[in-house]
Amino acid sequence: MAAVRSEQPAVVVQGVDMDFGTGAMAVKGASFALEPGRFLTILGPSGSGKTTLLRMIAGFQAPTRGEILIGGRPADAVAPHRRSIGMVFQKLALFPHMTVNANVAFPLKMRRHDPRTIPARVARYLDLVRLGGYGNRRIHELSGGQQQRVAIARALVFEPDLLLLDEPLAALDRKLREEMQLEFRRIQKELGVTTINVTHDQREALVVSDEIIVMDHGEIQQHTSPVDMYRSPANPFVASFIGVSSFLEGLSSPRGLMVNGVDCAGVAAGAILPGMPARGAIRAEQTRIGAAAEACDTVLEGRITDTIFEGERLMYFVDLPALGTGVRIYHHDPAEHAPFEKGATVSTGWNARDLLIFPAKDR
Ligand SMILES: Nc1ncnc2c1ncn2[C@@H]1O[C@H](COP(=O)(O)OP(=O)(O)OP(=O)(O)O)[C@@H](O)[C@H]1O
Repeated sequence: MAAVRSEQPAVVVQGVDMDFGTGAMAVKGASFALEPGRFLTILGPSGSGKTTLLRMIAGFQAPTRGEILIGGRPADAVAPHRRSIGMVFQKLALFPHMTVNANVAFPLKMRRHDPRTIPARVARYLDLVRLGGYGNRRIHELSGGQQQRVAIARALVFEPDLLLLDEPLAALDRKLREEMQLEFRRIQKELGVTTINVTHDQREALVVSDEIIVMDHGEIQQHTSPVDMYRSPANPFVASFIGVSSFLEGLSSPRGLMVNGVDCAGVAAGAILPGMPARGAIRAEQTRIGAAAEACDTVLEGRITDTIFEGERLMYFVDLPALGTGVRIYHHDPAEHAPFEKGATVSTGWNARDLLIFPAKDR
């Protein structure tokens, strides 16, 4: 019996809808399975249904339709306080006037662990989140990042089968958030706990996850690895949400995409026949400018309409009169190259493999 259970996915979501009766469904036909030990991030814009899906997995809300299994059992079959699920949310709900030790010990006391084993277990988990020695501090005596780590220790200390994270890093400043993303990854790998994380931060999703689900308007758009999500977006929505892409509208052609009478080199990214209305997506970092553009499969004359200095890179907005539209281009290493001035005429280009062509009906 135990052997059979260990081969089951940790989480199964099957045909799940959530209809709050407001007109648009919050979640529509969601289906996926997650294997034990994996780190999944659910990524999407505000209102896309991420939190609703996570709340159903936590068993806080029953789906209108469909089924959710945790370790092979329906999510709501187990009473909430008996579920083996650790959670960290943006609002931490730590007990502010209690010590760090007392906060982390709380779930163990609730679960009636032997009191003699609790201090050692608490100390082990504080070490794991690099807060060894902080046990006697009170929560309000800690920085935001330290409080976040107490919340992680408290969510993990009872060794749950599943860890659910709902934007736990959203309130932190950028530097601390990026540090904590790496911490999350380290701790999750060390413990091997199956984790589902919700965020609208695409960088976080790429950095921490084994797999990513992108949602829009309550529907799963794509479920794959970070590298595959970046390289092979399923539709223009995913291409625009992960990274910065420019879009070209036209008709598909044997070479790629006919835009305003110009045949642009590209590759089909969906089921598409020549002559069909199509939309090309090209990433800012794969579009070339100046001398680097000259050797590309498609080279066009462009005019710089705006430049934004972003520190480690420049973003150029370049108008392409031949296509009747413009593209955005990242230029890295700006200290190495003389930047192009606004109004300058520049060669602009890309290689065929970098212009992804989707049927125009895809969002
Ligand atoms: N209790 C509720 N009653 C009615 N509608 C709700 C309820 N909870 C969520 N919704 C609606 O369901 C949709 C999805 O909301 P949800 O909170 O899941 O989105 P989200 O992707 O987590 O967004 P955010 O990133 O802003 O938190 C939204 O349109 C929201 O207004």
